[in-house]
Amino acid sequence: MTCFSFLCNRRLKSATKHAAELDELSGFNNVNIYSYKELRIATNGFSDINKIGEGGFGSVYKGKLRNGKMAAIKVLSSESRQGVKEFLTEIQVISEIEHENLVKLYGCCVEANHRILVYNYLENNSLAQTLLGGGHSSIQFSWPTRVKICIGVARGLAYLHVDVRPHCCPPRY
Ligand SMILES: Nc1ncnc2c1ncn2[C@@H]1O[C@H](COP(=O)(O)OP(=O)(O)OP(=O)(O)O)[C@@H](O)[C@H]1O
Repeated sequence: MTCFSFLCNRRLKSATKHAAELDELSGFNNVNIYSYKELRIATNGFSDINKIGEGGFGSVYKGKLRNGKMAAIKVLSSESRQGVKEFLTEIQVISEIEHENLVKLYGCCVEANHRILVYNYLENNSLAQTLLGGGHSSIQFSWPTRVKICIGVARGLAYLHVDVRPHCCPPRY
């Protein structure tokens, strides 16, 4: 009986926490909320065939969303120590980013202990790999194209530094 009520309490607490997270997310503009099921279907069960990379955040999968769009689906690894609060803050900041040189965040999934970010899918793998060579890419950039890419990257960085402010800090005037 005690064990049963303990389990019920835990479920209730986790459901309440989840509802609070979804509540917070619903206040963010431009953020789609995906169910774990949709992302599992999109990536064929997060199959290795669809894995396109591995970053500091965790594994990245290519997937086709229900609306037909291709997406890069980043699954926060269980070893990552990023908490829900940090995850939500990150989403809030990234979701407001709108720049031609920066990848667009479509939305996220916060379900049970799953933390997943869904981005616009960019063709041709990692730009760094293509720029540096190393046999993974068949693309050869000319020097004028490389210069254009560098300027685009610099524009994206400048935008992040100048125009994007974390909400936690008061504006600097
Ligand atoms: N939007 C995307 N479209 C296509 N491929 C992507 C996308 N985002 C990530 N990838 C692939 O997944 C790999 C890992 O990406 P991720 O952003 O997780 O880590 P990173 O870019 O290596 O940097 P960090 O570890 O600092 O986050 C990239 O190198 C790229 O090959």
